[in-house]
Amino acid sequence: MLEIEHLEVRYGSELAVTDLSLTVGDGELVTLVGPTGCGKTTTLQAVAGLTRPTQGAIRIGGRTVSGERFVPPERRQTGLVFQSFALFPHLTVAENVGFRLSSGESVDPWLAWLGVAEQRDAYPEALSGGQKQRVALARALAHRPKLILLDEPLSNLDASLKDSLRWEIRNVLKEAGIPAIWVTHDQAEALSIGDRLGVMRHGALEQIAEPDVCFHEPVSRSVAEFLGEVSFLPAWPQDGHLETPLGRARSRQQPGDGEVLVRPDDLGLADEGPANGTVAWARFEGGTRLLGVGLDCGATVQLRTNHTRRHLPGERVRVTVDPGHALSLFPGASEAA
Ligand SMILES: Nc1ncnc2c1ncn2[C@@H]1O[C@H](COP(=O)(O)OP(=O)(O)OP(=O)(O)O)[C@@H](O)[C@H]1O
Repeated sequence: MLEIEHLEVRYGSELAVTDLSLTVGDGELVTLVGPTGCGKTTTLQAVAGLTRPTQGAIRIGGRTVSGERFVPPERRQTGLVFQSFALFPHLTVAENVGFRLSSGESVDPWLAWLGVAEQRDAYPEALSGGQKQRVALARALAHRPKLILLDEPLSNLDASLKDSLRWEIRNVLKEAGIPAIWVTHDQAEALSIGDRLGVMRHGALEQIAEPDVCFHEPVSRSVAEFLGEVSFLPAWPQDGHLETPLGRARSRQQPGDGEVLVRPDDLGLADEGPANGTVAWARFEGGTRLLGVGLDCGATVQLRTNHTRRHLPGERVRVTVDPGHALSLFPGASEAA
């Protein structure tokens, strides 16, 4: 288990992380996302012992490693997997994984587990990016760490490899039962593989919750916007319900004046009834199309249709709201509005 309490890290006068508290349970995988410069890497480095916090305490497996005392990185029993593969170029795969392992301990089970047994005697330069990250993870796991920290481990890989490798790595971490923090820029990655997702902003953890809670019940507009395409619809209370220009909606909060968050999959197009908007743009995505529609009320929304429906800019359409769940209401109007 990892426990971070009121972590603060300053670089000179710059506050990189502020009052961050987070517990990662045994076997839990927490993904951390946020805009560039929000403090994700600094948080990992503080946990790894590569950066000295200015305030707060960190405990790994119940042992204080930062706070009342400072334990150096090599004595924290923490495995690190970073974006730059960081393998020793002059050592083979087996030697990389076995580096500083107690003598006599075989690396072969780790190589087999990560699917790089055939590359055992190869040097890193002969490996693909995906193989390098498998070796890096095998090396981290071989030291039987109490915690694994992954900083953008897939960002140097191409899209199709990323998709499969993220699941492989997740499965290995889950099987090993080791708690992990995985920093990523990729919202889809963070939403899909994390048991919980933390969204950082300006050095602070703005929200930490199960991914679908962060997605459907974001605590702020910035969390909502960071986790995918969003539109905001004007909303107001009427007869105890919440009304929008697209009709009545259910909201998580008491009906009031403000805007409801709608994502493309909360909206649809009706074949019947009067038009209430004009298609502004259409983007083909493969199996789906994303449309931007300027509603007659002045708001612009994005919605997704099946690729078989083709709508051209300028076309009049009828947008409906049918999320199948209560919507999040934010008081006041957005800055954009
Ligand atoms: N060694 C350093 N010295 C001074 N300032 C630093 C140092 N490392 C990071 N910073 C600053 O601290 C803040 C947080 O940086 P950090 O790298 O943790 O952000 P990040 O969320 O990981 O960003 P990215 O997504 O771009 O990797 C930034 O404003 C950055 O400029």
